[in-house]
Amino acid sequence: MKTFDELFDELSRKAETRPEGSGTVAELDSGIHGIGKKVVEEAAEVWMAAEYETKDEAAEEISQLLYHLQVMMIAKGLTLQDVYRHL
Ligand SMILES: N=c1c2ncn([C@@H]3O[C@H](COP(=O)(O)OP(=O)(O)OP(=O)(O)O)[C@@H](O)[C@H]3O)c2ncn1[C@@H]1O[C@H](COP(=O)(O)O)[C@@H](O)[C@H]1O
Repeated sequence: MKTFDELFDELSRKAETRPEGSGTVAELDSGIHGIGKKVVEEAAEVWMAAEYETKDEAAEEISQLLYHLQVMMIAKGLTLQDVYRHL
């Protein structure tokens, strides 16, 4: 189990070191357009899971949306602080 901040640190390192086989690197390489499609797709899955599935399935979809949002932040050059200051 990891926190939001810990995942962001891990993904930032992957973006820098670009290890072989990383899904994050592949997603970053798809660009803002490709990442945006994943964000929208996962957001819809969160909605559907919350409407029709169990709490655990909804939680899993939410975790995936948070992951894709973090990839978008990294692609756009945003830090956690850049986002937190708007909360
Ligand atoms: N937390 C996640 C995570 N959440 C979601 N995803 C990606 O989002 C996809 C989920 O999308 P879908 O619901 O569409 O599922 P799917 O249809 O099976 O997947 P696709 O065919 O769309 O790839 C997964 O297949 C992963 O590619 C994640 N990929 C990676 N992580 C974590 O990110 C870290 C770095 O991962 P790598 O870059 O792969 O090393 C590790 O800690 C991972 O656990």
